[in-house]
Amino acid sequence: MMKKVLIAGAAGAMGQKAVALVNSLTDVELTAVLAPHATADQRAQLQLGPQVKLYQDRAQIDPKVADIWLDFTVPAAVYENVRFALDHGMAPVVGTTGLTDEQEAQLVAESKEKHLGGVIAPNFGMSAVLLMKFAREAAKYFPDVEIIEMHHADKKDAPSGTALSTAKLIDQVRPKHESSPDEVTTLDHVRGGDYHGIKVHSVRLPGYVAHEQVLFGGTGEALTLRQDSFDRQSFMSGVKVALEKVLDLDELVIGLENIL
Ligand SMILES: NC(=O)C1=CN([C@@H]2O[C@H](COP(=O)(O)OP(=O)(O)OC[C@H]3O[C@@H](n4cnc5c(N)ncnc54)[C@H](OP(=O)(O)O)[C@@H]3O)[C@@H](O)[C@H]2O)C=CC1
Ligand SMILES: O=C(O)C1=N[C@H](C(=O)O)C[C@H](O)C1
Repeated sequence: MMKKVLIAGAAGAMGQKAVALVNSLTDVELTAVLAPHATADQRAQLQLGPQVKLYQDRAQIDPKVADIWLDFTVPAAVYENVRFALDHGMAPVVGTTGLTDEQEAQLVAESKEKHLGGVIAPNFGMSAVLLMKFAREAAKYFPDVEIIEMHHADKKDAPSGTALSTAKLIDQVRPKHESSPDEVTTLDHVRGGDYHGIKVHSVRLPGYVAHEQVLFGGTGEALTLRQDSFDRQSFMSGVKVALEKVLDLDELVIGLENIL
């Protein structure tokens, strides 16, 4: 069966890669895009064939236009987008970051009610999926840990969804741990953000794409895990897997590793 896909955020950096991916697949057809500021004369530039419906406003979308809603938008839009998809029978594949735990839980509950599959993945890249897995394993033995994520200067959210997921995975397993109670800082926020005692540092610089380091320290030793996405193409194999599998799922699954 030919799967019909709508891409939300099709004019963005990830959306453009996703359009190229879907255009290259034989069992998936790009039938629509949601791109708030794209105009008809940008169709060629956005690689949209004549059959692709271009929506600027979610409310105008014909729910029958697609089976799958692929979302690479912005944190402020993603929750309502995914609810719209679920409410209208489209299976969401979500790369957009910024959903809260409560929002994710609500979306999972709604997907179960509707027996509709979906995938939410903070990172579709294999190096990041493996880094998170290895970090969770290492944290059992190294409770002292800090995370540094480095991204391009246009990134809208901080910390990255990947860094937050990494912190949550570490927090699930790391032994009880006391941080230095009498630390003095002389510069605001110099110790970074804090997720249940795990420090998270966000770097934003031109030239970078998406990178993460997890630093573990022990007595007289250290372990550093690092992954680098040098090109957004690194996310596309994971997106392809999600597009292949999502219509066989009957609830929203969080994390690419759970469908591999
Ligand atoms: N899971 C993963 O593997 C990855 C996830 N990401 C995440 O994907 C998201 C997008 O990243 P990126 O492509 O770099 O960001 P961009 O800013 O390049 O693109 C976001 C796009 O979303 C559009 N947009 C804004 N509001 C809406 C809305 N209400 N409905 C539909 N579209 C909207 C914007 O349109 P306009 O500019 O016209 O307003 C823009 O084209 C981020 O959350 C990022 O963290 C990124 C890389 C990998
Ligand atoms: O905005 C990005 O670029 C990325 N966002 C995701 C995140 O927030 O973790 C995934 C990857 O890091 C790239």
